[in-house]
Amino acid sequence: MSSSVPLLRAIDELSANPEQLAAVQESGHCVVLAGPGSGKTKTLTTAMARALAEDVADPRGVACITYNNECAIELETRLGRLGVATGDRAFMGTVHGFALSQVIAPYARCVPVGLTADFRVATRGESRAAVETAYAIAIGGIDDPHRRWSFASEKRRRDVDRSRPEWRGRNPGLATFVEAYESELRRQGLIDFDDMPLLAYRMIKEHAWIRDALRARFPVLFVDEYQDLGYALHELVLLLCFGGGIRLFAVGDADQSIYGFTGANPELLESLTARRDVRTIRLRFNYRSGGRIVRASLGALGEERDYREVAGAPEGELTFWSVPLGHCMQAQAVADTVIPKLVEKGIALDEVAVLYRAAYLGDKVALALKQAGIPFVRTDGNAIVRRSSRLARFIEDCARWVVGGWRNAEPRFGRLLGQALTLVYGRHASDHEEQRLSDQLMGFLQATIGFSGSTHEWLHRFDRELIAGWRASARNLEQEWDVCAEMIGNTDPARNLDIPLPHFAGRVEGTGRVSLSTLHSAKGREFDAVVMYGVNASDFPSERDKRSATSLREARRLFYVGVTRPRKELSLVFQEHHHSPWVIELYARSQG
Ligand SMILES: Nc1ncnc2c1ncn2[C@@H]1O[C@H](COP(=O)(O)OP(=O)(O)OP(=O)(O)O)[C@@H](O)[C@H]1O
Repeated sequence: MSSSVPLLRAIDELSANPEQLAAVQESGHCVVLAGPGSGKTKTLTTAMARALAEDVADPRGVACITYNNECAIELETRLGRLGVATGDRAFMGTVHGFALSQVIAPYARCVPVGLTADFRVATRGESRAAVETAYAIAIGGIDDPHRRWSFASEKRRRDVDRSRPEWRGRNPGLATFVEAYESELRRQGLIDFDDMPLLAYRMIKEHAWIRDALRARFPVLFVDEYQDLGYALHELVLLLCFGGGIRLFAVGDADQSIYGFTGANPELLESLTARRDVRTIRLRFNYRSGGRIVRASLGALGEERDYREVAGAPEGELTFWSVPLGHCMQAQAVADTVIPKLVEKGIALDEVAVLYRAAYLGDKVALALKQAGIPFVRTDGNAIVRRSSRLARFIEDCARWVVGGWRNAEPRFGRLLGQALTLVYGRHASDHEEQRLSDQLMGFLQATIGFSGSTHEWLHRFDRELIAGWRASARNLEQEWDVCAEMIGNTDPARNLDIPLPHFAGRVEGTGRVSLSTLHSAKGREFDAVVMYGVNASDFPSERDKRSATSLREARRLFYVGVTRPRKELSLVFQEHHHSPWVIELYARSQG
């Protein structure tokens, strides 16, 4: 086995930082704990590429679990730069994807877990109906079943191992409700999203041979963003790594834990560091941001940490924009003043991100930018392209190919075909299937080169000419074909949402696109300039955040995640005399 030139270069780059290098070379269980911009992801991808090149012999491979598909796609891109293509030797995906494709799909028919051979994933409507049926059977009464279900599903996510006394000992009524719900789903040959890691856990726990099979395939397990992954992943890690002989390499930052509402708990990450069989490595340098931004971020967090910028890094700029009125006027100021000022300073549009708390605020910024003629790409829940959807990203890539035409042929057709094969057939397709898919895809792309209609019309054709057939022949369990219909809805000309295809494809001559993102979706990303919009007293924290100490703490961490995204410029936009109290702390800390 030999290391590729890009990998050797990456290891060389890390060698000036002894902690990063030690992590990459570690051969036992290793947890890297570090703040924003400290190179956690860079260390993880380098360690993964090194393991594949030097420790793990072909055909064995490594698995990497991360929070969502968006993070998985980002990791794939970074690994691609290190010469590692994902495929049979490297699984990269969410804990749900891992559970479904690596445990349930291959082994469920060999063990009694109550799944039919043709089980499928329930739609939202089917899940809701099952909740109502289960409520009538297990609880009864006139309360709202869905309200009670929110408590039951929290218990379901938390008490992963049902053989422990807590399952029946704590809230037995909720346990019965969960069991009735699951039986109702199984009766219809269905599983839901939360079932995936739970079933995988049960299968691995009850059948040691499945654990052995996984170890044979993936002797090393990488976990990114550990603090956001919740109890099911943690229990799987305990079982596979500390009970099943798989080596663990995990990275995370408890200060960036922002998914408490899905069951994440930053203490799970910390509990790993207390183990004697785990080497904990802490990184201290922030390679991303200048000293002023690093200090400001500690004010944003409201706690002391010994993080430092690297020697010689430029200080970075902080600017505060106070606007007379609320969100709409603040959005206008972002479009008319803040972004043009950044451009004057020489920052490219595609290096600017506008961050906000919720997608409806993104609508206001999007409208203001549209009116100002500033191109943008959204990565929030109201975006045309759902960034966490592989299908949506594939469609966007096809649009880029079509708009670029033969001359650009970018992305390469081979890459598009690889994406399509994964979407339709999962990992394995026969030669005949590959040939047929290749013909269909090339036929469609060729036929729409130079397409003069709008994005909406092109998406309609995509849906009709490709998706309809693929939906019928697909073997991939994680199907998301409805995403294309969703994109058609998101470009509805009747609601003035349609845009020219080159805009959708990100091919607008001479300009990049500003990124519009919720704070949650901005996690793990970095930009030269970040504009935080709507930093008002009523938004940071909101009334809802103030309901409990835990939610207040999480809101503050969310603010911290936003403040730690820029390399050079952080701009905060808020209403005059109504700024968030955290802005004062941030400013005060940035000065000293
Ligand atoms: N040793 C290093 N030398 C130079 N640059 C580095 C080094 N380590 C990391 N970087 C750079 O620092 C930036 C942040 O790295 P990375 O995204 O891996 O950090 P992170 O810890 O995952 O951040 P976050 O938690 O904020 O998402 C990247 O641009 C990366 O290339």
